[in-house]
Amino acid sequence: MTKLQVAIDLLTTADALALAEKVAPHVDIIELGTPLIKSEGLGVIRAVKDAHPDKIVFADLKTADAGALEARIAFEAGADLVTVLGTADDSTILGAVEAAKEAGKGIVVDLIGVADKAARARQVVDLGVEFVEFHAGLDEQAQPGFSLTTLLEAGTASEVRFSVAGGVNIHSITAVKAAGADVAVAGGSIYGAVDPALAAAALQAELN
Ligand SMILES: O=C(CO)[C@H](O)[C@H](O)COP(=O)(O)O
Repeated sequence: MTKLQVAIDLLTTADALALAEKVAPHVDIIELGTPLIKSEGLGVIRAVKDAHPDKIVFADLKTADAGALEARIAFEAGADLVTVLGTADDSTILGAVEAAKEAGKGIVVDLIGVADKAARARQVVDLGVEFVEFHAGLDEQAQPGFSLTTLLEAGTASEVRFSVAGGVNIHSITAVKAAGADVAVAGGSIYGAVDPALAAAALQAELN
């Protein structure tokens, strides 16, 4: 079954906790977005994990260097999954994987900016990561003519465990499921909705 991950790209711990409270019954994974962690620090990870100990808490660090160190401090703060960039050196990913093994947790590689995503996905899975995120970032989504289709095709072709992020919404979520994604990531379509709980519930219903 495809899991649902909410990406919280808000800027304060209070707003993140309020959103998490509303949507937690409808999601499997709660992601603390990169801008949120940069704005509030690692304390936001602890706050959300303490409030939702039953949920998988995903710290979107997008680590580019010092993989072991950055992963370790996020795990110590309560994260269950931490992201490292697919453009990082293999040694950075391996360091983060080592830290994850020590903590009994996992690393997700974010393929944002990677040209041949399917090939890199297979490489990093061999390095021991939990799964791979086929991701079109917010800036890429804003380009004219952006479509999720290429991302989904690459995910399917990779034949690894993967998530999809790139403006996933109620119109695209069935295609994400059909592509075989293990996780559908939705940020703006949940936190930007008038009723985030309703939006998350509608996405969840499409995945069941
Ligand atoms: O990591 C991110 C941006 O770099 C976002 O969290 C991710 O793209 C999901 O949000 P959205 O559904 O709004 O695209």
